[in-house]
Amino acid sequence: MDPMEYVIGVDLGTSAVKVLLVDRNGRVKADCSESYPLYHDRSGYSEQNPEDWVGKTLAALKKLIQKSGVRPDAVKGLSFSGQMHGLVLLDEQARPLRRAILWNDTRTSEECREIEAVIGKDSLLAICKNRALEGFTLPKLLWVKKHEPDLYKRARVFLLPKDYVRFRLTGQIAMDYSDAAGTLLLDIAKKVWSSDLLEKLGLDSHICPPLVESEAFVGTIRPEVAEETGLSTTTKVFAGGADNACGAVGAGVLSEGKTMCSIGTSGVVLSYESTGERVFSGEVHYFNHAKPGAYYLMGVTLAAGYSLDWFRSTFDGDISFGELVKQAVGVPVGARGLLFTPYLVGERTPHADGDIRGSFIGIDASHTKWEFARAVIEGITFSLHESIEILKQSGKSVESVVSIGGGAKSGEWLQIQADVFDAAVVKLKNEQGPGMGAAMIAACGCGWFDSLEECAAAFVQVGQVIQPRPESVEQYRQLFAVYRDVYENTRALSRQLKEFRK
Ligand SMILES: Nc1ncnc2c1ncn2[C@@H]1O[C@H](COP(=O)(O)OP(=O)(O)O)[C@@H](O)[C@H]1O
Ligand SMILES: O=C(CO)[C@@H](O)[C@H](O)COP(=O)(O)O
Repeated sequence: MDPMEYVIGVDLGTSAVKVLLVDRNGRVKADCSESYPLYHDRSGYSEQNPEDWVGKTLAALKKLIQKSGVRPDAVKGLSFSGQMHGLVLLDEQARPLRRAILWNDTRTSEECREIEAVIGKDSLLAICKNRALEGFTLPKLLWVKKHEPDLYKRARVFLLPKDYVRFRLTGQIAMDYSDAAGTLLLDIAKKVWSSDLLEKLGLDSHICPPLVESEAFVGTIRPEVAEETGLSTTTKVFAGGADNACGAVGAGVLSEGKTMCSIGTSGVVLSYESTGERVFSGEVHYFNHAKPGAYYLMGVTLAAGYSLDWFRSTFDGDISFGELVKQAVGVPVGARGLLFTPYLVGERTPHADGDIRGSFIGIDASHTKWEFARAVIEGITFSLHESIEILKQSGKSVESVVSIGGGAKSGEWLQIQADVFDAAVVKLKNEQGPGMGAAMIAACGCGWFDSLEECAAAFVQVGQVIQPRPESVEQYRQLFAVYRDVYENTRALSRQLKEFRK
């Protein structure tokens, strides 16, 4: 075995692109991150410029190669993890026709109702295993078709965010099943684009890209890209997967009974599922895994880390996240009677509602900034717990949860997760999130391992296990019951305020 060989995992996140250089033993030799802006031109809108992704990915790769000092031809493979669902529309020359419309953009409620009316909720569930939700790609396609018809007529193909960046690196157009699952156009069990859906919704099938497995070899690095980044034209590029599928790979969620909680911009609770044949009524997402033939169930809190980010930048831009969490846990469990619901941009699980907005309930004259901060952290965690409860009701056992993402950086928040979930929370040694999953896909693509499980056995190591504290578990059990009531009690109020948000 040559220890001087590497793979690169590229994680195209919502706030930034993160690139990781990983050796054959799963050790991170170097990493780099570059951020890009998010555009919220109107309430509910969330867009990014695909050229920003490309420019920043190339810049991050260049820094990675320079910083690590590795020989370019020692980088044997590269693969991707990407924010899901974002619509990238390309014209005949494969140029983006507009900014990408992202997963957390909720402008498409009308299109969701239209999909349900034309296809029927039950047929949609039978084919796609998921409900029509604002964040998914299909409603975004229909929105562009309706509101920007001239532009839509010029559309040749649609891609998801990381697929576009991969295309720019290799010149090859492709989409993997794990990301295609989040478009609401894929027949999840059969792994083909649904001709039935395309036809009934008046969409041309040519708009859908070719489908591949996550480990599929897609191409090599184009000479211009090699020149700009310092990468080699011999580096093999593998398709990669949706960020949550890659997060699951990187967390070793590759067999029944394994659960992951990821707190990034969004928050996700994900549980492995071995079959694509189960019947659910769409309370949780049901997607193809990056592991061939496997699936996962997932609940999504739209504004998880984003809620804390919003709180920090609005009320105390100078404090670090770590310090903010430390100060917040100086306040007792329950933030002295203050509750927060994290519906800053609408919600997905368990309330598929683009109009709901967040609230602080129980503000008292004695509350300080830190009670508010604690309430925000607890509210995000309660929201994730709602997904855990649904997974349990579906028959999953959730005795331990591997926690990843920015939220897992703080030991205090990990303890809150353990107490709210009433489960052991596992923190990985050297946790790298979805970027490590992408690197593992590249490692398997290169033939270093026969399977992702074999790769996980070598790469994924438990760092710490945080046990729930019985007294806090009981306090949170009571508070969670109150939290759950807030949605129904604020739904109509949120609707009435909608016109003032414009
Ligand atoms: N040290 C920390 N302690 C607690 N939370 C943190 C910390 N650092 C980041 N976060 C949270 O994680 C979020 C970013 O997570 P990350 O996984 O980097 O996001 P994404 O992949 O969506 O770009 C931040 O918005 C913040 O809420
Ligand atoms: O919409 C979803 C999952 O369905 C999100 O999880 C996105 O995939 C973006 O993730 P982050 O940038 O928060 O990691």
